[in-house]
Amino acid sequence: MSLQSIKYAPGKLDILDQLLLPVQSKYVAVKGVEDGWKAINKMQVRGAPAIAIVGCLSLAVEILPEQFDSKKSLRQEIEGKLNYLVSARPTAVNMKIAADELIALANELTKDEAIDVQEMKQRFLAATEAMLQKDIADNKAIGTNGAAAILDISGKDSSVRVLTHCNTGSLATAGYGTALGVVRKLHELKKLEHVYCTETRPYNQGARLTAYELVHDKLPATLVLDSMVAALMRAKNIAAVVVGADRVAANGDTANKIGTYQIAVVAKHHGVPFFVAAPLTSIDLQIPSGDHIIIEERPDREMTHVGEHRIAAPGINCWNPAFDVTPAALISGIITERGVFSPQHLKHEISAVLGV
Ligand SMILES: CSC[C@H]1O[C@H](OP(=O)(O)O)[C@H](O)[C@@H]1O
Repeated sequence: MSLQSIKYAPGKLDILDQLLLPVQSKYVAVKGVEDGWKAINKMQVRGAPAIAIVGCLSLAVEILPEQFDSKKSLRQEIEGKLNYLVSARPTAVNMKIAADELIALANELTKDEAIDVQEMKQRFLAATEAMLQKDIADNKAIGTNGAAAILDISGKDSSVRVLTHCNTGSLATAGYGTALGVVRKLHELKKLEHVYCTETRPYNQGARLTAYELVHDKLPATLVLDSMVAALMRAKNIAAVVVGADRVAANGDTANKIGTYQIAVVAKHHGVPFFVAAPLTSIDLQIPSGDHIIIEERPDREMTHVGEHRIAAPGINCWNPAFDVTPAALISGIITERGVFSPQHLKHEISAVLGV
């Protein structure tokens, strides 16, 4: 069993085809931007950080062998292809943030008269490749910060039972994971009594991917149906919920996998702390609230079929939003690699940490 969602070497990018997991562990080659766009759009690779990394590396493998007659033509190629990759899936902000940062870098390198087009390409490639290790480092820091936050609330001497939704682990990132990174850290600290993961219909990221990771790591884990969350909280003394994020707005409203919002409502009813775990690259301070987040709607077939097997009546209408927005008022804290922030003061606290 492999948990490495992304395999990269200069000029070569392979992704674990997550549509085939857990039954088949198969890598598929991403030979350029068009392959990258399709792999992201079809959800062969998914998860906000992994989308950004695979998108940017698909451009890296495409331009490596190409010759550019000027820095301007290289910059134009970079800008056009990155903006195209942003269109593969609209809700997660990570690809957009990465594209904006890399386009800004390309603009700076174009203006730098001390370097030629070859050096510009090398520096651009280095910046895309650096995303892999930075993501893993960010996730390890998120794990540390998140475990501390949960243990602060539940009491440092106790082991905790936590609930998570969707997949936020090594299969959604370059490794270790965000919310699942918090779970891994709790286990490393010998403070994880049990983790419950929801199946996360209709793509089943929980049943197929998170369960796959938890079994692989031999963590004490139980799969539950999405409809069991309220009964679970009543029966199992859940200490905290920790989920990922696709886009966090400036006021702390958070877009995440469909079903997150209702888990937050149930957690509020049961007095269970509800945490979002996400790198700063998932936080979009450019939008004031969750009302401005575009929610991707996916094909009906993802609801009406499991594989080739039809499970819904032919002819029924479907509504298949891939995400929902959890209001900041339901979120206890936003766990990042730079600390745990209160949703109500997110923009101020992040600006202070970043010194902006
Ligand atoms: C670590 S980000 C994971 C985030 O992405 C998932 O969505 P999808 O599987 O559709 O890419 C889900 O919202 C997770 O919380």
